[in-house]
Amino acid sequence: MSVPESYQMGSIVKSDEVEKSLPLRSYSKWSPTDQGATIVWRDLCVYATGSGFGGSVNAKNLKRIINNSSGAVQPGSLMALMGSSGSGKTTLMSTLAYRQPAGTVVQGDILINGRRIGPFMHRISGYVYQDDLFNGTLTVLEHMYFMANLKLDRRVKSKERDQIITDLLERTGLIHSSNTRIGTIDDKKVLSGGERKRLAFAVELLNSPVIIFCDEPTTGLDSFSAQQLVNTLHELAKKGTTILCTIHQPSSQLFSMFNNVLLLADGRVAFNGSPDKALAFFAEQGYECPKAYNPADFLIGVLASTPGSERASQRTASYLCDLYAVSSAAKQRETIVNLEFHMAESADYPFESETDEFKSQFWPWKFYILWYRATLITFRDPTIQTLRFIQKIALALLIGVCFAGTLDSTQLGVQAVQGLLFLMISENTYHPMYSILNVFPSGFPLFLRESRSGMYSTAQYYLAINSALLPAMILEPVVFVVISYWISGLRATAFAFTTVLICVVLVMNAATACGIFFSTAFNSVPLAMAYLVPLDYIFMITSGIFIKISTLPFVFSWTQYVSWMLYANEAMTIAQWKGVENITCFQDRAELPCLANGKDVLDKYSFSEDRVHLDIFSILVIYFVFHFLAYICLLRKARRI
Ligand SMILES: Nc1ncnc2c1ncn2[C@@H]1O[C@H](COP(=O)(O)OP(=O)(O)OP(=O)(O)O)[C@@H](O)[C@H]1O
Repeated sequence: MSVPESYQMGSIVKSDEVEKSLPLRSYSKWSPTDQGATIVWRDLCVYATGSGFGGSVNAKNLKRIINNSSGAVQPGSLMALMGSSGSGKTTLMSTLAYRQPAGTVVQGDILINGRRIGPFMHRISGYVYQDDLFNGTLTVLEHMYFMANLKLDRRVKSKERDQIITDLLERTGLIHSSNTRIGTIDDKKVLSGGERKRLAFAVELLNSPVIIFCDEPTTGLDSFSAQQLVNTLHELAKKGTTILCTIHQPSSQLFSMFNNVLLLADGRVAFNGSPDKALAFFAEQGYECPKAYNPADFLIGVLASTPGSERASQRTASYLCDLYAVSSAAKQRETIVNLEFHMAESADYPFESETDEFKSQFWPWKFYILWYRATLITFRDPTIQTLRFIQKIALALLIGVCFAGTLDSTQLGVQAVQGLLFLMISENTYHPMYSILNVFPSGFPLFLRESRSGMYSTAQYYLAINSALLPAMILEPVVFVVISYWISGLRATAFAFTTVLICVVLVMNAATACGIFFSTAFNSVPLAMAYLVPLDYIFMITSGIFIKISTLPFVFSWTQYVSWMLYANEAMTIAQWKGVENITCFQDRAELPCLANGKDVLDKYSFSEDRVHLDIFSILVIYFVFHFLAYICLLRKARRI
């Protein structure tokens, strides 16, 4: 990015200097990369709809969070957005960044160099969230690699990309931690809070944003790390980047590095301008900052509500906001705002810019990157893979040994075979279905953040996650069937073995798809469980082993069409009994009913022997229907604002 001369100045840029030295922007083209970004907003109101996720918006429930706010931030500004807790800092900043929180509606205008904000904001700006979200099993370098591949223009060559990553890791002091795992709170050898913050920051710098939004970047950092981080922001501002930063209780030294301040009280602007002017304005109104007092603490303290006298504090804050609205400082801001709006209205040029020319990575490449990341995470997390695999082998051995020698052509043998088939189906239904319930929701917050910032689509994410899970979803049931089938001594024909193998693999995948659907359809795992448990009971009861399907009560007869357990049971039973003759009856209990051959066995369960292909096809249909429904639910979640 070319840097205007006027931004390249001494170590600390005071706001007045910035504003006096700002060259007039060229109004003949829209190019924030060349000229820096001026953000202006006018009569901005943000309302909480009170409808939570996705409910209907009712005017009565609207709560105003940002109240008729106007302001301007110019290139080279390092602006501190301050106010007491709940004053609306995060809401204002995320709205200006085109990343407004879910459950809010926005009224008013926000312009970047005269262009109304839109999805292009994700290209030209970076947003460092208050809470960092990472995949803890990845290393710093891996995370940067994945992010670079998802965020950078596809014309950036791989060598160039690696150089960008190395430079950023060096600049943020993370180069020596490149191979350290990011970790989670429970891990021992992980990045520190400050390092995590710096990593989040490095990711946002990948595409050289012209505007950076930071939500409380110094919270949780020691004074040295906080100072380092603000130094970096300060350096970027000096080069012409527009920076907005919500900040809580900065030290005097830290505060002195900001050349601009926006004070909020109850969603209203109490001051927007240089820190010196803010102190002078407050002094004029009778609120003089005592000497040797931290000016940031003082400014926030005047606007904050004092316990015990909340109403009086609110009146004071409101009075100061009124006074600011008619002050000369506000008029100065208004001039910039009005000029920008005037130029935007009178300008008649297409918004063609380097941002619109940005070439995102190709669809298959993004899919590959997401698949690679998901596979790496899956393999690194032993709770998902290794333990499950060991457990599966142990169960297959146990089941095989228990049934060994019992599966002969007798009446008891029929019972044992049917029992074993049911065990094979249920073991590959319940465990995968319930264990997947947590896998998808645990990745939702990161997915929502990344997809809403335009890094990838829901379809790419959904397909990538499922493709990463697929090898295990095939290998696990195959190992299970191979061990349990041959040890127990089920029918030793290619047709019987292949049918059981295919059915068990499909059962596991259909059950997993069902689990994924429930986890995407509901907002919490307990809620998903609450609906899934009754359904799985219905599937179990109607699986064909406990009740003859033709005798099902009318109200439950539909379940036979959606139960993969029933389809699998039918196909596997046919494979074991089709063409079997001479099943021995009870020798000493002639009065007991006898299933004399395979046909009798199939009749007993209302199974017809030519339905194997139809059963397999039906499980496949169920698999795709659940995945389709799960995808639709995920899509709805991703689109909710
Ligand atoms: N989606 C929402 N629905 C309802 N209320 C909301 C919503 N988002 C924010 N609010 C409310 O709006 C007010 C401002 O919230 P915001 O997070 O912007 O404040 P803040 O100044 O950043 O606070 P803090 O410094 O504690 O992070 C709070 O009272 C908050 O409860």
